[in-house]
Amino acid sequence: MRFDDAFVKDLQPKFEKAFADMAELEKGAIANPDENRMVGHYWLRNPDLAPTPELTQEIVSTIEQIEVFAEKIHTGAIHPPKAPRFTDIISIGIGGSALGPEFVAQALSPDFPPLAIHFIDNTDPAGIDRILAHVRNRLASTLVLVISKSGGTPEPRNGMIEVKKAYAGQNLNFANYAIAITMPGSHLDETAKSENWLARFPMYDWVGGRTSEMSAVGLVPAALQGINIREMLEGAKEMDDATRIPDLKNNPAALLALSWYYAGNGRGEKDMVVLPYKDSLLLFSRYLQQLVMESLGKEKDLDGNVVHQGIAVYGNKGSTDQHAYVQQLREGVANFFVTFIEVLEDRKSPSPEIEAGITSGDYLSGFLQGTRQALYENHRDSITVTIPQVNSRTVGALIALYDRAVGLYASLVNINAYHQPGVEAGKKAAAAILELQKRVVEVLQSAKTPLSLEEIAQKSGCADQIESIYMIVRHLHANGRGVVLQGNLGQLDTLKVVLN
Ligand SMILES: O=P(O)(O)OC[C@H]1O[C@H](O)[C@H](O)[C@@H](O)[C@@H]1O
Repeated sequence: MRFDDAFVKDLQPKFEKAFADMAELEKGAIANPDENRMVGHYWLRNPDLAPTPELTQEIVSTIEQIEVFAEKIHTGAIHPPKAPRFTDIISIGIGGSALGPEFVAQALSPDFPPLAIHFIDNTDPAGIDRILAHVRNRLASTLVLVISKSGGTPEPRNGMIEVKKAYAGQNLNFANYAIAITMPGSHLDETAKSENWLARFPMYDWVGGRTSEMSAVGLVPAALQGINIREMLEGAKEMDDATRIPDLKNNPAALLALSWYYAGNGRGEKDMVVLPYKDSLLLFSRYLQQLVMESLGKEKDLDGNVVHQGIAVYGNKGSTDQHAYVQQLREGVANFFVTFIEVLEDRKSPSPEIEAGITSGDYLSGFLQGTRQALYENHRDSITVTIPQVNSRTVGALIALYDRAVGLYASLVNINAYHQPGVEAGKKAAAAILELQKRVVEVLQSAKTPLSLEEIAQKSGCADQIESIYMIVRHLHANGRGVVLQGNLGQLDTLKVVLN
């Protein structure tokens, strides 16, 4: 990054404020004012920091419960009714309740884990089928994690209902296989309690979904896969200690935030391309996409001014991406900066030579350096984050590094990083479409003759929603839901709709 000392000096006062904001946040201030919530993900890896002894105790005992539970599952002390051991996990969740567990599974799951994990992170029927098909013959030994902080998100609710039906289809009592991870008192929690599910683990209102990997959300699936959660927490704690220092030049998270500010003029003018040169870190960019974009992508600042902040994040892995879009990075529109994630250790065992004195790991390392240099020569800046190897401790540390960098950057640009008001609009609009669908079906049920889209719109009292109605009937038609479309699909005014 090409910033100079003058730039660093200019930003110093903003950093003084960011460090002070962060200290308040860690002490339990209402750092998420809109939702009137504390922001406590740092306490999860250092429970002594929590603002009350009760919270400290709750965090400590949850981690212990998770370990004891995972141990009992591994030894078979807790086993399915008709099998000696659980063999698989279906983890159902979305957003912050999926991305951390998915990233960590890919990064850290052993080659032969005690339980194999499968994720349902959408309401895509074909996606759900795919997972259910994989485990069909082992459903009687498959645990189901239903993860939802709010306990009311439609996608995991739908996944749970479909998976529950699959269990019923094999005459298995879902409750004997199901575990809920959610806020106490949520709809999901009440369901799990009343149906007497196998276990329930708490998620807290003071942990945001996108920073929940070190809560039960991430720790339960990780522990079940045999991942060392104590080391992950320890790595995060060590990074928290290193990034708590109110000294810009010696604080790696502050240096990241400074670089982001420099690259995008504090207005997100450049996108963050995340390129880990290690297959197991492939999902880090997707994980960071939510962490960074949901935290920083805000219309208004803390004083209510319209600012349209954010930083776009994308990327997969190197050197693979060099054969896809690095051409544009090197020569095309210069609207990005790259973050290279370098891993020093190639593999656990010695590497064979590909050519005299050269291994495939040497190539990977050479490609990272080469690409970095080629970009720099063309005035494309980059950051390099280096870890010695991919393990529980370094993955915990990476997560913590970015948690803190996002928090500090949010202070620099004066926004609330801990709410997501923009997400609601899409959810409300989707709910309205489902209501409209019900009305459209009622209209068609009472119709004597085929109706045009315009007639349906009028009869359902939504004259201005012809396009939505078109999309609804087309979807029902494509899925054998009793709706027949007569006429030309490409010419809306010729279409007649009837129920058969
Ligand atoms: O864990 P849940 O309450 O089901 O939420 C899952 C996700 O959905 C929401 O729409 C939020 O934007 C995310 O921040 C959250 O992680």
